[in-house]
Amino acid sequence: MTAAQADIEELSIKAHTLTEALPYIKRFWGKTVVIKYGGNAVSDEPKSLDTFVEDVVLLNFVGIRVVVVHGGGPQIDALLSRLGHASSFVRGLRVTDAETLESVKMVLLGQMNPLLVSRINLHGALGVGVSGADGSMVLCRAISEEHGYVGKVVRVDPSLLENLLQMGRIPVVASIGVDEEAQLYNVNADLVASELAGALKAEKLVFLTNVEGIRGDASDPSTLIRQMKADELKEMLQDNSISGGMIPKANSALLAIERGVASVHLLDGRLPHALLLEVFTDHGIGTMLYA
Ligand SMILES: Nc1ncnc2c1ncn2[C@@H]1O[C@H](COP(=O)(O)OP(=O)(O)O)[C@@H](O)[C@H]1O
Ligand SMILES: CC(=O)N[C@@H](CCC(=O)OP(=O)(O)O)C(=O)O
Repeated sequence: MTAAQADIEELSIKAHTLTEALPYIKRFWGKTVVIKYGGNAVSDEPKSLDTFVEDVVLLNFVGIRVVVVHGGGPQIDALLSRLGHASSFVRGLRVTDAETLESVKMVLLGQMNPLLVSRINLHGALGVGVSGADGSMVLCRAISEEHGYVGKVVRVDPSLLENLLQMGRIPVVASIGVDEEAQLYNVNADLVASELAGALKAEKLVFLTNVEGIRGDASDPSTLIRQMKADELKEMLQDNSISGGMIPKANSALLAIERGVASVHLLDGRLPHALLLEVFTDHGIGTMLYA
């Protein structure tokens, strides 16, 4: 084989791989995909953030309207422990007093949000960081007395996101909400993602976390469920097969399905190009939930 023939062979494999994405690009072109990037999806491997960002930018470049909602739970834990401030969770939600709320704002608005926006913008000025308080997008009230400043979503106004998407931008949303008296709230990022996915009439909602999907047995990775109906997940919640941080995630996934999102995906965001593998293949790599 000549050098030129070897080049052609190598390039044709690349071209073939690219064209394999074509049916998916056609199917999702102009549609909205909401991606929830959990604090646990940020692995110690620095390349993992970069490959996530590449996937997000690629989806945008091929004409998919992408919204990123991020969390930062482990990063909030780290700041609170540095400050010597104990933190506890009730039903998967952080009990948030005034001091904890300060740390939540510092991490979500001061650390996670600019980190993601600046990485996205290495590929062009696409990323725009906002929180649920911007444009009064996520209107809240206190969820319960024992949770303190934890927001329950009362209403979402997606018009700010619609405008940014219309401009071809990638909105990056921090999960802070606001009430009518200008009080800010700590809102679970899974919940913000599903409320926004519903309001934007998204085609897909993708949760990137640190587990490969929903397991039949929470402690056994070999029990990954590849596809499931919303009713099956409701049963799992009732029989306590879902615990910890997976409770708000499962409830948020069900909420998105109720609001008309066609499919919700849960997968391990630390794997290289997890997002593309899920969106651009039929079988995906995690759990797909549908009505
Ligand atoms: N049935 C289940 N299947 C998978 N994970 C589960 C299940 N029940 C509980 N979990 C736990 O939920 C965790 C994911 O929630 P969480 O850590 O809050 O993620 P994130 O920070 O991405 O929102 C997993 O790491 C796992 O330990
Ligand atoms: C009320 C509540 O629990 N809020 C979360 C907000 C961040 C979040 O949801 O982060 P992950 O997606 O990384 O878990 C918290 O304080 O940890």
